Amino acid sequence: MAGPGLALPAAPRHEPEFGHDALVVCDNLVRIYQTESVEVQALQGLDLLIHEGEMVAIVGASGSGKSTLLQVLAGVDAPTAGRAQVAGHDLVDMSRGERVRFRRHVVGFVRQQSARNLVPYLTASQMVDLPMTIAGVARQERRVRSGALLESLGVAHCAERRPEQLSGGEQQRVAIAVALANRPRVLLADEPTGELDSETALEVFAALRTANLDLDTTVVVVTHDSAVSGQVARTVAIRDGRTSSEVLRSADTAEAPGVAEEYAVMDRAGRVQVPREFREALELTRRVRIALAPDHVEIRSDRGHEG
Ligand SMILES: Nc1ncnc2c1ncn2[C@@H]1O[C@H](COP(=O)(O)OP(=O)(O)OP(=O)(O)O)[C@@H](O)[C@H]1O
Repeated sequence: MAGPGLALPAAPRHEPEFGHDALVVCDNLVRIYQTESVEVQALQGLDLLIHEGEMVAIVGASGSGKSTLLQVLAGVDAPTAGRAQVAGHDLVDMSRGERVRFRRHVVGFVRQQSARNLVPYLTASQMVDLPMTIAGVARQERRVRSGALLESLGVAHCAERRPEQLSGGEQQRVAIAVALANRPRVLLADEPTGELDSETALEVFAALRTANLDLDTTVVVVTHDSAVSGQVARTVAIRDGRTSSEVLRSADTAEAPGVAEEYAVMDRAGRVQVPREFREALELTRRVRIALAPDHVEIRSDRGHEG
């Protein structure tokens, strides 16, 4: 398959394990839901690596598997097959006790419906205090941490208010503070701006950014909101339970706005999904010719050799 005269580099003898330097590793992840009559493959061999310090948006059509992925990474749901790791914790082989510790210390989770993130009869500062109390953090430290968190997320004025006394955006920012109380390595947010108007959504997004940049938390946010996905450096699209494409954005500079570039994702077996419009434009069907050029790979139609 190589073009003439091109020498292929020798494969390294000992390749490091896939994702050895990543904070979040999904390797051929599969999650099958079995209901009475049907089997739903929510994740169908998903590969994804996220490195420490990243802020990543996950997008995709309804039913593509985004929430399932987040539930697996949160340690709420167990994968059917494949490998899932967060900060070195193996989510496939985890005892009940380890799962409880993992959910308490390693990940923070924010849901779409703010009411489900909060306790109706507690004030914001009591809610932020609660996970720390359960984790055995000393009272003085709890007080300092809770005050600092509410302050940095812009909701210090809400400290003594209960959820019903907060706006939707304030509720979600308090929910982010609660999720960050035990200083998790990863903050997972599932459509955190889904119920908010666009202006309030931006405030919540700013709080996620604060968690990422100022509080050194890696952030993974599932969103339908293009205002959110349009502002992160990396957006991963999921289609049919697999990662299908990524958009990487360079940061804005004083001279020029950042540039967004879309990439197809190649899995570990070398499979790439060729976009449908490319396939249709060149009538690429079941069999294609593939050749190595000096700096790219060519895919050509096999017209004339159908069979
Ligand atoms: N507990 C469950 N039992 C059975 N099927 C499920 C369950 N949870 C999810 N599914 C199915 O798995 C697939 C993926 O669902 P998932 O909620 O992960 O998608 P999603 O991309 O988050 O969708 P949305 O954007 O609508 O929230 C869907 O077909 C869904 O119906």
